[in-house]
Amino acid sequence: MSLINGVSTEMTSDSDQVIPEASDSYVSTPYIDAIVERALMYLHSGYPVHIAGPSGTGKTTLAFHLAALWGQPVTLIHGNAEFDTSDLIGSDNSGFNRSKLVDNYIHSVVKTQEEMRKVWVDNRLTTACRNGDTLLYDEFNRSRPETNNVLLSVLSEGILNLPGLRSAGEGYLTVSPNFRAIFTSNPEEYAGTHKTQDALMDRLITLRLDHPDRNTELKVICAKSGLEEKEATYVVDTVRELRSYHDHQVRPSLRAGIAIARILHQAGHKPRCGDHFFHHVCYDVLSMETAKIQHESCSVFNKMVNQIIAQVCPPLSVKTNRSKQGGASSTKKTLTTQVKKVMGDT
Ligand SMILES: Nc1ncnc2c1ncn2[C@@H]1O[C@H](COP(=O)(O)OP(=O)(O)OP(=O)(O)O)[C@@H](O)[C@H]1O
Repeated sequence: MSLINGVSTEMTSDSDQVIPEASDSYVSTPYIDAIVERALMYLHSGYPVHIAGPSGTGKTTLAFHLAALWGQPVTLIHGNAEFDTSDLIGSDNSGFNRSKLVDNYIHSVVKTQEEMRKVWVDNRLTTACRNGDTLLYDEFNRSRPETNNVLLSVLSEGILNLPGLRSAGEGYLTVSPNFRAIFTSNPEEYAGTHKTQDALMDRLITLRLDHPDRNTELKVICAKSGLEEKEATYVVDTVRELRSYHDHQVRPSLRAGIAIARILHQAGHKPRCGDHFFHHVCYDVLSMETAKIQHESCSVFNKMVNQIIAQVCPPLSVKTNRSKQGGASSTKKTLTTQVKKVMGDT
């Protein structure tokens, strides 16, 4: 048993199949349940589902969860620019059949006949279509469109077109009625991806996944990091605030929030304004292109992170300062000093 994206999976004797099971670490919230309910309805109606969205929004995790709920064995394919059609359907280049006949019926005569034949070996898509598995094609737009063309007839006519070479008379395979497909892709990604043909997109029902709502983000970060909910709230709000600043640029994902919370939990630190370690973890994990821009020998990005932390997180030892010196003004003063101290170090 192993975990893929928070979903337990078990390899079957056919090593190309996995049986996913719903995992305890999978977080369900009303936001996620609503998407799952719709996606399952589309699968029940016989349609392939496509989960599209920016990086780190939980597409793969959701795809595995759906596959687990669907309950059929899963054939997993990761999109790859190097793939050609044979990587999906199979080829006759993978196996050979060698036979040798030695005829020594007349003891003084030996007749030897050797024959070598290529043997067709099915690849994952063919196996999934035949067995009625759930095909989980992760980041399918990393494969070239011409490679994915073979899916067009599978998804609309229920026929997999195979070269006649496969074995006598088997040029076409009728797709099992139990076959279902779940695709994921990141349409915003331009590195290493390909534009998908309209004909394929037209056959898929696309669910667009954006960064989740605050409640979902909080629950996932708590579940994945071990940080208690109150502390995780500060991390979530820091990440979400930064995300809103960079509405049309690179935005920190759910994955970034999990990383910050997990590191803090491991290191025994809390998300506090003025905590040197916390500020630096945020610079490192949330770092983006603007981090390179400097103003007065200080990174503009780091300054922005400091401002957000000062708005969102409580200052270090705020209780002690309050009780010793009393009043909000002294707290504000301490906070400003702490932020300046940290910013001075950057
Ligand atoms: N419902 C959930 N329950 C628990 N963890 C989740 C859930 N949704 C997302 N996560 C976690 O969030 C992180 C990002 O999720 P995931 O890898 O599925 O995103 P993605 O959109 O597929 O990212 P990418 O496009 O970069 O591959 C992972 O650590 C995953 O375990």
